[in-house]
Amino acid sequence: MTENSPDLHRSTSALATSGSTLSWNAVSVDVPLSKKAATRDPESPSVKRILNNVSGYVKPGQLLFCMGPSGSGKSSLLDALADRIKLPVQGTQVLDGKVKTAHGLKAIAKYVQQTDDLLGVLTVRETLQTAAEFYLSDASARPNAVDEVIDILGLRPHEHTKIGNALVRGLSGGQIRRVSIGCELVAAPKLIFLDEPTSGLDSATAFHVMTELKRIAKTTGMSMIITLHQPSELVFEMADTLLLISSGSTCYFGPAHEASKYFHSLGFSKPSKSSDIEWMLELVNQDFGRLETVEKCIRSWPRSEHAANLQHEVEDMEASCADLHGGAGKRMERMNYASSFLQQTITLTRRGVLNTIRNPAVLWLRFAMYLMLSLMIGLVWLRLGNSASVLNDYNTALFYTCAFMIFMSVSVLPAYLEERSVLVRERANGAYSVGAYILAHTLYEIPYVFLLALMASSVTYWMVGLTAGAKRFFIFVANLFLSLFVAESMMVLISAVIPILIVGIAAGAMTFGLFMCVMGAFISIDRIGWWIRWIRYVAAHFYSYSTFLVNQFRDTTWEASPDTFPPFLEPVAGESVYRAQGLEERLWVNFVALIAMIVFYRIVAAIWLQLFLKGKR
Ligand SMILES: Nc1ncnc2c1ncn2[C@@H]1O[C@H](COP(=O)(O)OP(=O)(O)OP(=O)(O)O)[C@@H](O)[C@H]1O
Repeated sequence: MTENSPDLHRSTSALATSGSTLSWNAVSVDVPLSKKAATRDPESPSVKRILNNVSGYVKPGQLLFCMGPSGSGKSSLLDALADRIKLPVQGTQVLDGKVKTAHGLKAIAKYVQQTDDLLGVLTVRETLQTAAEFYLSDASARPNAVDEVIDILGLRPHEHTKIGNALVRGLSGGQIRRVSIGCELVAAPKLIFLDEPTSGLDSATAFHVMTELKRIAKTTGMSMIITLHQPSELVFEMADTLLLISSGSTCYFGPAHEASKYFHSLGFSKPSKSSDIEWMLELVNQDFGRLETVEKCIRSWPRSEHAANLQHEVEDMEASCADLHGGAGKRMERMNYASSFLQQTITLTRRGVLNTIRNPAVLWLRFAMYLMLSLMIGLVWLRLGNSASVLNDYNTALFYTCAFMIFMSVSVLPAYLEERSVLVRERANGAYSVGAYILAHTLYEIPYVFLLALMASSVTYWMVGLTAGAKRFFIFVANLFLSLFVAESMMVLISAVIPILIVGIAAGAMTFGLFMCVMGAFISIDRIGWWIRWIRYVAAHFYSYSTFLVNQFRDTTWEASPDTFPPFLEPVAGESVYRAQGLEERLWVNFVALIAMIVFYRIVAAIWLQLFLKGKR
């Protein structure tokens, strides 16, 4: 390997598996064109065909290279075969003698996407170990599988290095690419789709990674479908089969070593300075090549002997598939995960704790922000005293505490979005259920949100000098904890629905802003119009602020202060503060409402993730 020399040729491989056979016949995909384009030219077609009758197959132990110029449809084909495309896919696909179904495919196949969606604060080993826990039901097989993948991908010197992100220094782009490949290899799939696995790698590393993939395919029988842009000659020699496409149509499918002979037979000749693969890619380049050459390649293909052989093979595979025309694709299927729900929850919780503790953006930055805010509140509203003249100052301190502590929860969004992209990748590969993800997310957030609330409460409570008493302090902490937890839960929902940071922040800020308006501060609830007043019932702020006020003022009497403006000639009962604002003494109702909101936001987030986050493009 490039960076060390492990024993790569162990006789017993933890990745040992049998391979799968996947065949596809006349796969086509159409993209509906915009209504605008159709109105401009009513004669123009209403769809654009991005894949046109593409057929092929991959057998156990084979490397199929899917190649073509940029925009030719390589990724679309990979997505169509891997069930990751939102558009309808025409044609038939047979997997191991049965009609390919989504869950059937997920159970045996993995997909390495072009983007590296990994948690930056985890080390290489932790990342691969986590993947092994999701994918391998046999716990005793996991350490060997992880070690083998680390060696195969030349990651031994970096196994304890963090992946890295904007805030944490870590691996190079090429090393991260290898970890992404390793996350799926560790599952020992029978079939693996790799979308541009060598992008970002230098030529030597690309060669070694491909050599190892080739070796795995040969020794374990794993079938591999790989898209590549412009491989070197050495890498190209590793292909068993080549599928060359241009403008979504097949230009060649067959043994890779016969491809150049085929193009020679069409009357093209290779310039002496070009390698075979450079030459073929140039011939079929629909953007920078000669149009008539590309058209000739596409037109000649269906009439060729290779196309006839391919059709023959594909039809043979379909003939052995009993349910091909029986609508098997519409069968109701249950997704079977390799690990149990409990194992998924434990692994996700442990990973979430690590991510929370190590991620400066999640824990330390937020602790610093809440500490600063608490100190600010404490210093401004410092030790207000017992006079009736400061009742309103206590009120504003509690408004500020409630509104801004909740508001600052938007800062958790970047970390949630990083988790979301990892979730999409892992869910699309059948790693775990949404239920386990949301449950784990709830479990690992409880201690850190509680500590955040406890720290902020301690500083604020004693600096401002809120009404003394252990019970009151406990209620204050519990109320702040639940309020922050509702806000975090809302952020879980926002990050599930809105994957764009700035839009998510805007949505969170706008919602919190609206909730602050109707929470009952500064204006008595009764004076807010009925048509907008109801919003308070869905706003955590309303329940939270009521509890803060009731907790502070119930059963209290405030000293008269005849010399202030306005003067208070008599002692004042604390209850008058929240009663004047139309708020009631219903602490338990407030707590139950906040808990219900936490449950509601998380369940809706789970439903959304289940229905709409399937990793399809
Ligand atoms: N969902 C979609 N809607 C509209 N057009 C699409 C969609 N998906 C793919 N296309 C178009 O289909 C063509 C093929 O895209 P695809 O990403 O498959 O090409 P590619 O060969 O993988 O390109 P590259 O090597 O640059 O990644 C492109 O013209 C692309 O714009």
